[in-house]
Amino acid sequence: MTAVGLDHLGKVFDDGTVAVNDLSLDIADGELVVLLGPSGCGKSTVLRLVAGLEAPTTGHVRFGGQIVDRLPTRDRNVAMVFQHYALYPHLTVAQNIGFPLRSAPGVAELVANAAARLGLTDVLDRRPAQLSGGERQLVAMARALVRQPRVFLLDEPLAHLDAGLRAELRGEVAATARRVGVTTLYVTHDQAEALSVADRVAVLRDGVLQQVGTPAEVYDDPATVFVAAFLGTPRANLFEGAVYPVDGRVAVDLGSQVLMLPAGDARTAALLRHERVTIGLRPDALRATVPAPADGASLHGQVRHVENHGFEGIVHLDAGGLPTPPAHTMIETADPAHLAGLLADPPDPEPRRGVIGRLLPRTEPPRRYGLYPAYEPPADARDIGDGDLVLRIPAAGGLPRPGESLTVAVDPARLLLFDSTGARIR
Ligand SMILES: Nc1ncnc2c1ncn2[C@@H]1O[C@H](COP(=O)(O)OP(=O)(O)OP(=O)(O)O)[C@@H](O)[C@H]1O
Repeated sequence: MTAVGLDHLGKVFDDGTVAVNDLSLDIADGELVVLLGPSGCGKSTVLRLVAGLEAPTTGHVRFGGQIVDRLPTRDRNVAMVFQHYALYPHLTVAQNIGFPLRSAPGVAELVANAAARLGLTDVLDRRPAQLSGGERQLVAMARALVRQPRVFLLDEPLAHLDAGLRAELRGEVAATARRVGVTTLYVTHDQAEALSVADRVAVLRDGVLQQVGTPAEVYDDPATVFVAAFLGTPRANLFEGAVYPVDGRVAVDLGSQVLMLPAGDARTAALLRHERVTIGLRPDALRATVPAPADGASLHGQVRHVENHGFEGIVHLDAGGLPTPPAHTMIETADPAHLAGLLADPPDPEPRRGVIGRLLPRTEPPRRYGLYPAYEPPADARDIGDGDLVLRIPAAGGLPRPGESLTVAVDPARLLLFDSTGARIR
């Protein structure tokens, strides 16, 4: 078994595509790390670099402290399982699992062990056509593990299965990798799958590592607005806001209502260096409450609609918030010159003009704050996102009805604030 190190790893393809950008990550011996990110963020390329199927443009891959950049794939002793595994249709399950071992001594026992680990003992004599999709995927895993690889690489192993089976198998896949104790890199674009199987999750975007941490760390303590937005269902509520001091406390102004942070909030000084922030509130950081909490950390709104999930309702509230445009979460660093250029000559004039305008640092004299919107909401804000405040309410206490007014207590400790570059303000 082997710890895997990625040192400033970079991959630029011949056509100039930067697939992986200065990625450093240490995966401990026996650890299961999930690479998570949207399509095209470079997850598969990282796996191929670890497997030796691609050569890095910059940086190194280490196995157990040794640089393996020049080691061919066959000598790395890695096992890979892809979404589209290919089993031999004319061979039995046992023969498929034992195939990589050819006629090595003790094949039968190794096959029996691998099959037992994955619960395939009863189907060893069947052919692939006689198996369910999930069982076929487990056979592909057993075949990969039978050689006792140093490193196990899984690329969207469950992506082709239906949702129910996927949820069932992800537990099994993670349990197997742990039982075998093999260092595993697991690629997925499904955040729920990532949170449920990983020891640690590494969130990638455009080839750049955004954050790496335990599922609880990346969910509760996101480093960037991208990580906050990418993890969690329902998605985190993201709003535009302005910040200013009121009697030594910080007011976070959503344009139509104000959230007051508690006196002595550790973020006060850092927040007052910013004018505009993105506010992130996870649906589970909100609680419908009567009456309003005395400390002022609450929002009000009118119920727009309720998704009844039986045990709980997902409640959409019109709280007058200004949704963060998707473009905001896509701009890594607001470069004033670049933005000013775009503003002068926008590729698609509306709604980009409004979005870009609000990202530009302001140079004119101080504007009025208070219950005025601290910035001009673009006329088409509703078209960019619906701006609803979404929260979960347990069904046991009765669900509200559309049109009802609701007061929502905000847990200030779970109020996530991001600057205009998308970085977290702590
Ligand atoms: N051989 C190649 N030549 C040029 N560009 C490539 C090549 N392989 C991948 N890319 C590009 O590199 C980027 C990262 O691709 P990669 O397949 O690693 O992403 P991914 O996160 O695994 O995406 P998906 O989830 O869609 O598979 C993409 O922009 C892709 O188009």
